[in-house]
Amino acid sequence: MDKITPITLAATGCTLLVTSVCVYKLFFSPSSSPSPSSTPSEPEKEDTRPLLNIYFGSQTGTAEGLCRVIEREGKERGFNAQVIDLEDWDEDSHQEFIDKSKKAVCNVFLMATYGEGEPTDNAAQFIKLLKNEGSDFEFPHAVFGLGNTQYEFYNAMGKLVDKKMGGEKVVEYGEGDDDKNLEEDFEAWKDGKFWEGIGGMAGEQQQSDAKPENANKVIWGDSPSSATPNPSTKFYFDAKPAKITVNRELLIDTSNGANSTKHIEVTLPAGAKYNTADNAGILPHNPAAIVKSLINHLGLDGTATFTTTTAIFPTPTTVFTALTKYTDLLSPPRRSDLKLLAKYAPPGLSKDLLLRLSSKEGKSEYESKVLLPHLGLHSLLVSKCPDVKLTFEDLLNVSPRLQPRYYTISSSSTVHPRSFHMTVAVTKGTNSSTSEKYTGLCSGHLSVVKECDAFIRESSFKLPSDTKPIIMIGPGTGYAPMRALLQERVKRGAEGPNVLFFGCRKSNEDWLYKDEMKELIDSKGLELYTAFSREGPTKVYVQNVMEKEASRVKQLVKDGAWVYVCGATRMGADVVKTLKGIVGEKKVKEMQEKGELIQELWA
Ligand SMILES: Cc1cc2nc3c(=O)[nH]c(=O)nc-3n(C[C@H](O)[C@H](O)[C@H](O)COP(=O)(O)O)c2cc1C
Repeated sequence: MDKITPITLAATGCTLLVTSVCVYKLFFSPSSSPSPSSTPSEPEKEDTRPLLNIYFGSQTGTAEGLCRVIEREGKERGFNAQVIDLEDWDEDSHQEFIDKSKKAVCNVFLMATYGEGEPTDNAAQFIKLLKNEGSDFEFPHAVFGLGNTQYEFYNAMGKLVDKKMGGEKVVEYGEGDDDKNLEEDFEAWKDGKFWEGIGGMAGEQQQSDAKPENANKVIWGDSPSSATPNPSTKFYFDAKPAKITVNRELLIDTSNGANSTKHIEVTLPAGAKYNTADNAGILPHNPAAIVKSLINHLGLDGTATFTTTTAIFPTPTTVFTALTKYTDLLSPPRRSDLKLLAKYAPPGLSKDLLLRLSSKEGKSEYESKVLLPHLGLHSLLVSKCPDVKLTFEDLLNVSPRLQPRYYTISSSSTVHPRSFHMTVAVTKGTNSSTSEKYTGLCSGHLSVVKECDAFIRESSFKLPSDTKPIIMIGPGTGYAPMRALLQERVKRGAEGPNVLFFGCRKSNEDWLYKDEMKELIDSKGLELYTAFSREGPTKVYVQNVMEKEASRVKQLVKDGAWVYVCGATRMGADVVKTLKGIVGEKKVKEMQEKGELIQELWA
């Protein structure tokens, strides 16, 4: 292994402290897959296999999960494959990462795009360095971008890394579209271009049916963990219990089949602060019945306490807590996860099914049996493949981590310094494939609990000076940040006009915060334009009303208005198109560049 020895460290003198931290992170961080056989007192054997570094920029774990697939297959093909979190690549560790990357036969970058064409949180430092120090990045590489065509800046980060990176392009750039089938795009790139491009650099692929060595070990007992928190699951360590003090229905009438939208007020966890319209990250919990049934099925002791060798979540904790808070038991596993699970199945029907579902030929069966019925790991293990035998340690190593859900805070921190508000649409529906009723994991959890695990994340919402107008386009729960901005503007006594385009189905059905809006119109001069899509003979949306009010919008933009858009990506695209039609494409581009057009959209 290309290790920095203690002698090298001593020689670096004054940078010892910083260097040793970086060395720890580079070689012993959970994501860098240290050799499981090594112990600190034993000198490590030199790893002679060709080094394959696999870096990820990931927000919700997809890129990280796909890196693990390359890692597993890379090891089978004789590479020293190591997954590395880009969070670790910062100014202090830059030179070490450059050196490490130069030693590899290939450096693979799996880059997701977030915000409006921005990097994921864990890749922000790396992207900054790449933009500033482009010339340092001279090493063999391959880039795959993860994005969604519903966003204006499709795969901006994948494209940027591919463009800026110097050195040999071992494999042509590839990208995946989450609006269609990202895993399929990835597999086509991996099995085609990628392994074709670098496969020859190692020996023949050793297809093995053996269970992989668990990278993360479970240590039973309640001794405190000494491992550094894993950067890619930092949110588990940041989240703190927070009391829910208000939880009330916002919909006026739910008799027409409308679901439920809740106004939720949460006391800020001790020591936490937020800025107006920041994001609240909430950790959902798996329902207790699901957790208990898996514990029974696998014959585990839910009360047993343990620590892990790599700190993927806070420990010591119990088996029950780990399966409730940190393990995704309900999302459909990826095909690559099924292939991995097959290694734990004895020969027979379950193994055959898992191998078939994970194969190229089994694609449509995977769609109909896993994706459409939304078959999670829990149902797969308990009902479909009951003979797959996993120990608790195996389960932790094969299951994806439960991801936080983000809500734009609908309160001003100046008006409510000790609490934050959320506007939560409770997802409910019937599974078209199984006819079973379901409720969204996080929204369902929030709508019933008295306490939640929460943390704060910065958002892109900022206000201009008080004299400037603001135009807010926020239909449905997209009104959340606008409510926060309005509270802040009113508190400040901002004299610039506050103009809101709000939309919903019917004025007497799902007009959120109707009374509050009316009060803002009456006493605080809010200029409100509404679009009720199901009230007239034709459907009317916010962009149609903007078009109707084009001269007002034009004047406001001329007066220096900042524009805010929040809601679904399709609505966002229509609004930006309408805005371009009103003030011109050049002006919209200029506003985007100056940060005067702020969008927070979800697909
Ligand atoms: C809030 C949000 C913003 C996003 N912005 C973009 C974007 O600007 N461009 C893009 O191509 N994809 C965008 N995406 C899609 C993600 O990049 C895509 O779903 C990716 O697979 C996520 O990978 P990850 O799970 O590793 O973070 C966005 C997704 C979300 C939830």
